[in-house]
Amino acid sequence: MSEAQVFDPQGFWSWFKRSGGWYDETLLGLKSYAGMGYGAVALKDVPEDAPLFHIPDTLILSPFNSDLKTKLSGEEWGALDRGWCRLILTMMYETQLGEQSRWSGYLSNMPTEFDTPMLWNEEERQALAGTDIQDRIGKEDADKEYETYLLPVIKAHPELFPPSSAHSTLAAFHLQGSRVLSRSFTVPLFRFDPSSKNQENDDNGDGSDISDIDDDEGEQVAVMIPFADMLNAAFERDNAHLYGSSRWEKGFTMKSTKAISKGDQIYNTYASPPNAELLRKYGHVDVLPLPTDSLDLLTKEEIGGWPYGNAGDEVLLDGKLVVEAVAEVLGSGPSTSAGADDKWRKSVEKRVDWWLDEGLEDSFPLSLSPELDDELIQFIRLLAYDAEWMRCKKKGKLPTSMMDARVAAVVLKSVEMRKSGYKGSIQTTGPNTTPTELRKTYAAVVRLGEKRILNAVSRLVEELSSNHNASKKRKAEGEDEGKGKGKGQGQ
Ligand SMILES: C[S@@+](CC[C@H](N)C(=O)[O-])C[C@H]1O[C@@H](n2cnc3c(N)ncnc32)[C@H](O)[C@@H]1O
Repeated sequence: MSEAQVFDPQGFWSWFKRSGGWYDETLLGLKSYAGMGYGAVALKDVPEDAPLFHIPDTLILSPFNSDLKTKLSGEEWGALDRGWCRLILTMMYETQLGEQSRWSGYLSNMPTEFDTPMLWNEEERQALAGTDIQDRIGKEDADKEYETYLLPVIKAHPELFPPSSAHSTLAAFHLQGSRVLSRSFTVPLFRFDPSSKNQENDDNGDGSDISDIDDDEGEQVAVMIPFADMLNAAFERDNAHLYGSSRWEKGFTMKSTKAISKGDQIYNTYASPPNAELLRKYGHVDVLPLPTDSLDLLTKEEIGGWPYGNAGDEVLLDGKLVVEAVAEVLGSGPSTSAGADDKWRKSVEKRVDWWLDEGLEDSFPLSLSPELDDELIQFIRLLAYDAEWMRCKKKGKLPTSMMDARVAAVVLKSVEMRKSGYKGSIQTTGPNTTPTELRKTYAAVVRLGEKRILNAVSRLVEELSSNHNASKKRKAEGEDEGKGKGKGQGQ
């Protein structure tokens, strides 16, 4: 993490307490961790299920709590009801208020620089070519959102957003957007807007006053929860969790989910995403010792003396790429006559529509696993076998998930096509050989994790396909023998 640290723990604590927040100062403190920014530390042994801190709803920074909406017309406020527009504009407004803002002690302690790819320059982004992040950075869409929805309101209200202010520029929009991306929590809307429904979900029904904020049904909304966003996360290291409470003072309580030893870091969970997603949202990657079962699936060359990474890594194979791989394997694609290709593509379109109508995804996760995603095999069979497609249409059933030579060829082709998008080979782009710059190293870690998976999947598919061939051969031989015996008995 190379976030500019403006964090002042004492200032933050006193603002938090003054504003109605509570924390157990005997149990936790905040300290700087190398490469992570600030994080929470256990000051003594913490038992499981101990309340660590509590944030009342009134302290949550959201469009519902700020009075910005009372200063805009209903029409203006309505036009901002998309994505994070309202939340970001609220953060700009509250930052502009400075000391006058109820959240001044929070906003002044937030990072001002991020390593999320949204803020990388073109050359830095080139290092992500071919990875899962490449098409998901969304910088152009974000720029457009600012210009189309925020800028007209900003320009119409110089009394709220002075033209000379640095807090309502495009750069400020990206800064607040990066804060939302890496620090917001998604909570049920009804907590702030009772008209939106679902009060009974606020009560667990089991007599407790705590519910899991992720469990609630109904519309969800992104908000900033001070202090809760001071916890770092790492793959499967979480030992605390944020719960919504309702019966006593309405708000959110961070509690330990297991015993934590004195001196250990207190981690929340970011849901253990793969490194590509971690980098896109949070601007860092997990570099932890890989478990033996992951390492067992890699060759010595792929490990390259660097047995680290993110055990939750994955590569998403896009359905469109799989279609092109099927076309190549069947010889049905653009290399055939235009007429034949058109006919084939129309049929494929119908098959993909049917798949999506069944509520299935057309993107397939590959991971370091001894098994291949069944849905990928079923999708390939749907495209590559007319008989499977006929059966699907007639019986409304999904194709089988049986590996065979054709399916294997399509997976191998998809992997090959996917790999061709990266710049550089696995040996030359491994983090052990890359320069010291942080962003380049992050990109190299993402590429390495993805390439390891793609290589392991190729080996797995070759093995599954040869097992399938061997069992087919054994079956055929068995049948031949059986036939021979049958004849003998009949004679
Ligand atoms: C919710 S904030 C946590 C508090 C933050 N460390 C701070 O100083 O304000 C999330 C940010 O913390 C950093 N972070 C969290 N976990 C990390 C980890 N395991 N390794 C490196 N940085 C991490 C990332 O910059 C991420 O965007």
